[in-house]
Amino acid sequence: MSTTDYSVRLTDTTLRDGSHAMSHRFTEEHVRSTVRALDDAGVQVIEVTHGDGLGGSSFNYGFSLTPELDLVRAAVDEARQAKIAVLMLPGLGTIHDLNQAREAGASVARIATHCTEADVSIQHFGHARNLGMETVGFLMLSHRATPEELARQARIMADAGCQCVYVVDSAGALILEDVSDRVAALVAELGTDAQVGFHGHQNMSFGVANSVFAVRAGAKQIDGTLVALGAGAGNSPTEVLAAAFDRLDIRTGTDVQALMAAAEDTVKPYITRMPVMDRASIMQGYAGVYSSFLIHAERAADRYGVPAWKILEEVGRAGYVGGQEDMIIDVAVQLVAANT
Ligand SMILES: CC[C@H](O)CC(=O)C(=O)O
Ligand SMILES: [Mn+2]
Repeated sequence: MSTTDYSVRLTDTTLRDGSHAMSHRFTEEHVRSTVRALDDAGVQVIEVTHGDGLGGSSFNYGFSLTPELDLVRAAVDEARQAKIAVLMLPGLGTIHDLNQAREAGASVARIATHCTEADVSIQHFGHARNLGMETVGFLMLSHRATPEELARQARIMADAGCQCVYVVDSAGALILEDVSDRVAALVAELGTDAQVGFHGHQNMSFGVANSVFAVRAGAKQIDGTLVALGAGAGNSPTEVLAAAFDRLDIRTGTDVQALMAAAEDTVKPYITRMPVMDRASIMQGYAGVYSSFLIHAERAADRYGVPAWKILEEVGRAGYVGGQEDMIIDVAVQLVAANT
């Protein structure tokens, strides 16, 4: 028995972050079987959206096989107790998209911004609350801001109506105290005004350990995906989070065995590309590159004949952020020019 009493809510984002790894090819049946398994296992929040959020289905980010609102409707139809969440990046998705997601039955709005640009989310939080939705804020690429700066950004979100602000390790670049320092700064700033959450990636294999550090620093909501299906080397695996948390007396209210079965029997069979820690994805963590850039870098690597890890190393050096996917091509072209 631990001396501190911890309990956290797990949010599973297999059907959103996993969309990157699936090249946005989820079918309604994938969604139904995954929601059923997660819901039966007691996961309370399940995120379903294009990998880049509402409105992400596009030439730039990759078209969805199935319209995302159909996937949201299927998820809502299957869930007996879980809330269905949608992600949106202001500018990519619009208030209109949020309205439609709400009509489709989504009840949690997760609004994501670059970690120093929380102000672009203000009207979206207000709107989501007016729609009666629970709200979560995503401070992406959190390694790019100090704990103090991140706390200031979290305050902007909380004042706008956000009920839980996440430290989002989009690049899988944070290591242990990097996470707990940031989470603790947000907890100190927000007090009882909003909860704090953590979303990890596995690029340097710290997703689960970082989540434990987050919980011990006061995080109340933790993200994961089954089989780690997600951008880059994938996310903190939900089934491992549940098992490790159970061993550490961190209560999640989930059935560990059922989550292991969901990963093995429901999700693994449909994965078209297993998340791996290879040279390219490790480089993403090491150089601090947005995990969803991996697929774009691999495509540029094929097209221009330069290694993906090298492109990503340069992207990290240049400091590009989400929305600058087109610069990946530019970097590849420059690498080719430098080698000829
Ligand atoms: C495009 C949104 C992004 O994938 C959100 C996220 O999961 C992250 O930043 O890690
Ligand atoms: Mn992610």
